[in-house]
Amino acid sequence: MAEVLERTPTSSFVGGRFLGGTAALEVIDPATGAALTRVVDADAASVGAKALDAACAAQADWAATTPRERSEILRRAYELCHERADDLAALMTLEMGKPLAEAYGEVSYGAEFLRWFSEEAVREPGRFRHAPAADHAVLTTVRPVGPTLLITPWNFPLSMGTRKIGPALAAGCTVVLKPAQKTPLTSLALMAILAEAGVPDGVVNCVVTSDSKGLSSTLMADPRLRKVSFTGSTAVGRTLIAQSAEHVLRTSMELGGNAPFLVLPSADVETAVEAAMLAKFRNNGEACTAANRFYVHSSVAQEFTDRLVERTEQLVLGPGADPATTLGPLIDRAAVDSVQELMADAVERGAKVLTGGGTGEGGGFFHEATVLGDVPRDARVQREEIFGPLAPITVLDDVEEMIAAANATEFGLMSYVMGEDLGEVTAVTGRLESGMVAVNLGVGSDPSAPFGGVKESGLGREGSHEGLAEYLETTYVRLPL
Ligand SMILES: NC(=O)c1ccc[n+]([C@@H]2O[C@H](COP(=O)([O-])OP(=O)(O)OC[C@H]3O[C@@H](n4cnc5c(N)ncnc54)[C@H](O)[C@@H]3O)[C@@H](O)[C@H]2O)c1
Ligand SMILES: O=CCCC(=O)O
Repeated sequence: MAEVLERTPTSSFVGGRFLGGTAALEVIDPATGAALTRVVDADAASVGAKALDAACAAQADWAATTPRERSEILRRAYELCHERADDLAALMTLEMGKPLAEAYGEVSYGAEFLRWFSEEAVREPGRFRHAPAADHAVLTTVRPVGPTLLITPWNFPLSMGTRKIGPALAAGCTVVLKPAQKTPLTSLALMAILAEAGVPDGVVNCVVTSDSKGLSSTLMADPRLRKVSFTGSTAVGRTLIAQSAEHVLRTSMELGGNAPFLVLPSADVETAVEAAMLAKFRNNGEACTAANRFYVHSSVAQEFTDRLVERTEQLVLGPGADPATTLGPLIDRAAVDSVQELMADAVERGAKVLTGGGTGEGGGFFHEATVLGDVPRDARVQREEIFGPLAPITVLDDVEEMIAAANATEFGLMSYVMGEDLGEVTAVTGRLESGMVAVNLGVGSDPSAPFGGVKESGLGREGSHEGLAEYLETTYVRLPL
């Protein structure tokens, strides 16, 4: 699998070429804790400025391409992602740690944003209508927002990029992508794919740097930049929203989550447990949508808990590249320590470790799949995003109390509701303060659906028709009749 590293570019991509330079920034293998390879650490100010220059120089011509031309380039990029699935999946497993089967799943998921937006590109919205008095007409059209900064996290190295690049390019915007410094390789491989698919020089640029603050400050201080689209923590999102005020930038913010997982009295326990396994342990528990708090009705609590523990014990912890592995390492040592601290806090307040709890041996960043029972409402896990394989269960006697507990957070990204009584389920989903809800399922992500949060989980939506609108300005022309 490691041969893929020899084929993967190691420097920033600006104006249609990889810049080269001395590769000094280590990319760490989470399965061993050792350096996997090195990439060039771009100077945020100078390379950032060059990337924005390239994006600005390409903007007018890219906006002038026909929707069909943009669509066909995106479609070709989608096909190339599938042709290069082995490389993309291997890179994600190597640099991020997820099990290889899940990495292949992300290739499909990530590529699908390119296909979806290749189809959306040719369905640009617009309308013509008479004013109410029929004394004039209103022609409403859209145009691309303009050069955009895209900032992505490490947990989904391909799809968090394509979820932004797909709609931006479909709308006619040029971009500068800043991937997380922990996982730059997948993004660099994607740059080669986009160039091969026919994306003109300067339309997509990618700056790999350890100075993320320097890069965003450089670009956001330049009035030519018109938008920032960020996926990452709420803390960083807040800073970027404040910075975006200077030049009144359009912003899209996909931020942190704290998903409640409600098991209602009418739940089918087997269905609920299978959904819980996905919602909690997919992507090693490192997903913004991961179930963070399990609120289980007392009438089904024992059966649900026993079965969840049983299924959790079947997970195989190991390096993502091992085909037997179903739970990979976390991204770094700090992530392991953070899960341990949250667990210790809950245990100190009365929670019980029902299975797991340990960390792995050796240099890798392993944490066992863990289930906690009797987790009190004042434990830190009730308020803080875990980002690891820890499932805290709290048993409640009343559905009203479950809804109140679910909403008792500043976050509002994803929620899960398990129940077979449709009336009860829809009464609950309608009251959850959440941008997305999955019913009797453990995954809500879908390129054709609007992904995003309410409250402090973000602004705007990605995927679906809404995803394209994030990169379009609406303008109108008043016409005489
Ligand atoms: N809502 C979503 O769709 C979604 C998806 C994935 C991850 N997330 C969230 O992301 C977080 C985990 O990812 P992370 O640890 O990479 O988040 P993070 O906020 O630390 O980093 C995200 C990106 O922002 C960059 N960054 C960090 N500080 C910056 C600054 N001051 N200015 C500009 N850029 C900066 C990082 O280099 C990285 O590229 C979790 O909170 C998770 O819930 C949200
Ligand atoms: O981490 C958040 C993104 C999760 C997803 O898109 O499924």
